[in-house]
Amino acid sequence: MLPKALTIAGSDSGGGAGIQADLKTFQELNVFGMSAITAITAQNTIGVQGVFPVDLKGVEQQITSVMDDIGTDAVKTGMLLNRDIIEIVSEKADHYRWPYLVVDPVMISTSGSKLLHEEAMDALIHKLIPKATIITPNIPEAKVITGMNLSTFEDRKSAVKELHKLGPQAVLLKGGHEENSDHIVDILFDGETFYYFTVPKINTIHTHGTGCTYAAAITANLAKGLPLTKAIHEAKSFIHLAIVHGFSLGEGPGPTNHSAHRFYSDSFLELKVDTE
Ligand SMILES: Nc1ncnc2c1ncn2[C@@H]1O[C@H](COP(=O)(O)OP(=O)(O)O)[C@@H](O)[C@H]1O
Ligand SMILES: Cc1ncc(COP(=O)(O)O)c(N)n1
Repeated sequence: MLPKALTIAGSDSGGGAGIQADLKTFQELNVFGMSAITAITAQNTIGVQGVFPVDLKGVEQQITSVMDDIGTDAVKTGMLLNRDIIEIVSEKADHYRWPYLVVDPVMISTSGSKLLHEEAMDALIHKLIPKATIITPNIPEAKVITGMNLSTFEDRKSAVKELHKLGPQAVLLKGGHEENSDHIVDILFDGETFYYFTVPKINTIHTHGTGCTYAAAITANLAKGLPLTKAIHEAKSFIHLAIVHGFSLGEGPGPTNHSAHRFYSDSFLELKVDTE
């Protein structure tokens, strides 16, 4: 039977991020994708022109409808917008005991728009993050959650440990916002071991939706039953190829290419996984 995954996130009309990126990724990875939309964004490569929240009952009912009939092997969260939505998702996580919960703590779009209200931060940190199999913050998100300065590699490792203390089983700190290096390192910590996923930095502006796509690929791989480090390793290969072959669409940063992985063998990307 086809593995199933549910994404709870915002809709991106431009098709590069959010629900659209998640469903495209699930489909590419042979996982049956389902969705609960938290907000409709009017968005393109230039920016977010409007955010239209779905009412709470609507968010809740989408999750219930999917779960009570179809069920899922894994869940991913993206843009959750406000405290009430986070609380509902947290209650549903308790109720349905999802086997895997990937929390991408989306806060601000690449174009600078707020996708999470400030008043929701406390619920994100104390009600949702502790229930996650893995959280996937980028550097700015990790700074906001920990209040730490993340200039050096050692700072980042300390922040990852602090994030792990909040209760998730694992933390993946993405390095895409690293500015002073020709390499990008994503740091994974599972409470015992650090793993480093290092790639050469791709010189491109077309990175709209990278975080969503990466977390969706991890979710799809977990739904298939891959162990966590393998799920991330394969997702990293998927996102890397998607960025290398990103699209120049519209006037701003274009989306990644979800189909790029089809044209390479799995061994295309040699990833260094150092443990300590
Ligand atoms: N220019 C780039 N070259 C190579 N990998 C990148 C680049 N930008 C982002 N990535 C990778 O894409 C994924 C998403 O990272 P990041 O940009 O940090 O997250 P977000 O999209 O949430 O801001 C990470 O695996 C990161 O390492
Ligand atoms: C609906 C939605 N969800 C998430 C993002 C973040 O993606 P990015 O950081 O690439 O702008 C987004 N722009 N829109």
